[in-house]
Amino acid sequence: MSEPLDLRELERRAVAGRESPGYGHDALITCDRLVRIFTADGVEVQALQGLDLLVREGELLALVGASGSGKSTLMNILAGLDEPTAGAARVAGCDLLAMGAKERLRYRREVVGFVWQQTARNLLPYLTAAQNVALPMQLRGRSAGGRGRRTERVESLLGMLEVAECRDRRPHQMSGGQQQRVAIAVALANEPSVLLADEPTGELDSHTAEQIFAAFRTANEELGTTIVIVTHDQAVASEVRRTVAIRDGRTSTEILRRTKVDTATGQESMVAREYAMLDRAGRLQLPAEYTRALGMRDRVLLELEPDHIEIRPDDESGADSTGGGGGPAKG
Ligand SMILES: Nc1ncnc2c1ncn2[C@@H]1O[C@H](COP(=O)(O)OP(=O)(O)OP(=O)(O)O)[C@@H](O)[C@H]1O
Repeated sequence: MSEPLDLRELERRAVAGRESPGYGHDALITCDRLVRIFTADGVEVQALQGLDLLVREGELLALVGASGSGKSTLMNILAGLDEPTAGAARVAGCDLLAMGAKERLRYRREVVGFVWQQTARNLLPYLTAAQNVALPMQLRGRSAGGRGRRTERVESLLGMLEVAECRDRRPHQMSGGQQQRVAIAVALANEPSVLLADEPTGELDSHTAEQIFAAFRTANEELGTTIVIVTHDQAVASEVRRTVAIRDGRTSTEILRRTKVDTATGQESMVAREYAMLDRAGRLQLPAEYTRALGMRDRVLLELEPDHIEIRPDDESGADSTGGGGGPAKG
């Protein structure tokens, strides 16, 4: 059994924290207080309001949120199609706020791949599946290898995504599900560090959506590609280990799923836990149903305990307590 922590130990940890490397130093995707303001007809819309997000290499992550919460805005920024108004965003070492036109083009060709909801947006209608997959490699030029290497990669991607039979078909000769699988192959053609997908199953029935999701999982497991999928589909969101919810332009909650093995029977089961997000300034949004249940408003009392922080209602509310309120720590 470990000894209870004393305050000296907590102090030591606080100092170590100050000296630790910067936010997101080991993440593949870092969004740090990202802000995007749109101005239309003189009206400002804050689509992203200081969003923080870290994604590690090899993760398969679902992004969920109500309509208008800022999901597509974030995806467009990560795809290099739009620029944030403020904050910082880095993907695979590329600073998305500092890229020139040439770097941005290279970023979109080589660092990220994307799959959009509209199947028609993903593929060129007059090219076959194989030609569509080969195109990003041709545009990349010599660094993508010679013709033999390209053909080999086209075959291997179409095979991995189980659409080898579509290689010589044009998009209109394929089902919606086949088109999206080919679209995933196109997005993976240049071996991107990150694959972004914005509602990729939005136009498909639930059975086909499941198959497309399985295709993303295959890409994640076999190629190790980091994947971020925006989805409205609860079934898809519950299939991934990490689901991040966006609310009002910020990450609000996160669900992590872990495999638990029953020590007695050896049986595996998935355990899901929901977390609240703590932003970099230490701000925490408490669920309204929790604060309502305890009548918490305006201010609360905080107490630092060795392994948790207590949040209690202001027990002096009603009395004049201008000098009181919750201090961050005792001692
Ligand atoms: N180009 C734009 N000009 C003005 N406002 C915009 C623009 N793009 C997005 N917005 C606004 O920004 C907010 C976030 O939009 P966004 O499309 O990112 O949300 P979303 O979560 O992707 O929604 P949905 O699930 O409906 O696609 C919304 O209020 C939207 O109206």
